[in-house]
Amino acid sequence: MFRVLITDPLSEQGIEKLQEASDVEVVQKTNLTPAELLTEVAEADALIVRSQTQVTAEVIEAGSRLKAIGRAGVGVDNIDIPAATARGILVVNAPDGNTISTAEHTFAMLISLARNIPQGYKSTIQGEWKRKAFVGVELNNKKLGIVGLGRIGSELASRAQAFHMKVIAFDPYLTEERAKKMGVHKASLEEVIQEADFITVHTPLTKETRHLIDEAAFAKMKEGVRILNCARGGIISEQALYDAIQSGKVAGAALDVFETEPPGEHPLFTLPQVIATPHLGASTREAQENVAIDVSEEILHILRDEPFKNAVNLPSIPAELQEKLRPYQTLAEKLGSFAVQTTEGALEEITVTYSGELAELDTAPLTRIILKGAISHYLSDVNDVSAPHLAKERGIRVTEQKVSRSHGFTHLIHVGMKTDNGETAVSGTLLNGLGSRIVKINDYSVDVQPEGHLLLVQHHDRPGAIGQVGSILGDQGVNIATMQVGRKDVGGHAIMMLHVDKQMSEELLKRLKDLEEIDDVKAIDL
Ligand SMILES: NC(=O)c1ccc[n+]([C@@H]2O[C@H](COP(=O)([O-])OP(=O)(O)OC[C@H]3O[C@@H](n4cnc5c(N)ncnc54)[C@H](O)[C@@H]3O)[C@@H](O)[C@H]2O)c1
Ligand SMILES: O=C(O)CC[C@@H](O)C(=O)O
Repeated sequence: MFRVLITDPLSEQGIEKLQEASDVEVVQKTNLTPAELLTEVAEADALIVRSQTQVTAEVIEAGSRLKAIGRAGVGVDNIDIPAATARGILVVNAPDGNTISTAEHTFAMLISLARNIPQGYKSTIQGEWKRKAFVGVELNNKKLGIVGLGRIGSELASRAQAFHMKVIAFDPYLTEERAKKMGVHKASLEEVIQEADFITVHTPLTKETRHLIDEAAFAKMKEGVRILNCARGGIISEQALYDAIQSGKVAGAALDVFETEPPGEHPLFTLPQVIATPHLGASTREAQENVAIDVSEEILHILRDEPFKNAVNLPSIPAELQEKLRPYQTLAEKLGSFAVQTTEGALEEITVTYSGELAELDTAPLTRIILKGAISHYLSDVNDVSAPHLAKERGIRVTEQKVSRSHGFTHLIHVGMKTDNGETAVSGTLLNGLGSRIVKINDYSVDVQPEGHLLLVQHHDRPGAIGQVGSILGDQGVNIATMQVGRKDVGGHAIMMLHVDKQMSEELLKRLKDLEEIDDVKAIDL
């Protein structure tokens, strides 16, 4: 039974999805104190939040059973992603469900800002009739500058075009072709800042976007520019915005988000040019249902080890690619594990080469599994989320290569490992109907099923060497299930690859290593 803890208000439809699952126990506890959250999370297999719960490194540490954290919404700035990644916890969000609602909210703010609707409403219901005080501007023919043309920015662009606005946008990932298709002028940040009549930001809040719109940016803007932020507080400097409104440079601002939420009695609210909503972008019945259902389904998939799509700390893998890579996953993990067990010393570099049919695919997910196979040998609780992070943290260089030639196999995965004490390599393939096979160890061709207890012996190709190994194993009651021998030259270096029926003791390995004809012995458990 999986325990799913929900700590922020979530739409009933999402909760029902979880409650309908026979393998899930749903615990919904909102408004927890930080101490209560630490206690509750310790028992949970998954945690679902919106934006209120702060999922700090401490919370993640306390969640010793946590497999996944789900965010019912887009922004994950309330979740310590590096801490989750380091612990191998998947973080998933629901990026599509509230796009339309947030774009519509931004558009509502745009019209309200242009026509002073909130100010006019407030004055009118107070009994005033100030028609001259609230003269606005048309949107028609005005330039809308969008910073961040992603999901919400794009939806906003098409709505603005319907109102005959000219849309210019800055987004470092925007191609000329996509901009053209959308009828948007691809601009630099500088151009947006200098030319737009309305500027709206739709980026995530990151190191790069924090105070992207600052005092220097305001100084370059058109007189009477209007500013919107329905993305994240902090993308626009609130102090700089306050000063720019005070100086008359900015005619008005519409804000749904704030540097600190709730903002309390903010100085910006003393300015009549500022209109505000309490982070309402995604607050529609439709958006909340969508994100709650999406995140609940994702959490169920993760808990059940089924394919999922919206992981924030793992690149998403298209379903079609997942299907193509699935058969190779076991082979990949076994190769990583096998290779690392043949090494000695500190791991410095892992090179994975895919050839044949595999060279045509995006094999990054398989490389993560190979890393998991390798790193699990040293550390517990490694998965394909944490493996690349743990490798990097330990200074292990990881390189992926593709070659078309696959030495007579339809495909081949070659894993090379370099340590401070030498190099080793192993290649494997999937044999039609027969499963995974290791087909090469260093320069020796073999045909080994990567399973169970294996013994890799490097020896001199001399009469009696194989017999000596066999008799020592026999003496110790170790049964040999299969054995293969490979050599390059008669009388030169050779290897023996044995499947044995039980794990070998250190003492037994030492006895084998002490034999004159033996160079090295490695016990490998897969
Ligand atoms: N107010 C709300 O209730 C609400 C609701 C949903 C989303 N949001 C927020 O809206 C923002 C946008 O959401 P989205 O779903 O459109 O995200 P998205 O990922 O689809 O789009 C973000 C875009 O910003 C661009 N970008 C990143 N760094 C940039 C930079 N330095 N300069 C310019 N562009 C940059 C990206 O390339 C991307 O195209 C996020 O901050 C999200 O958290 C707010
Ligand atoms: O949960 C909310 O209502 C806020 C959602 C929004 O900010 C998001 O990033 O998806």
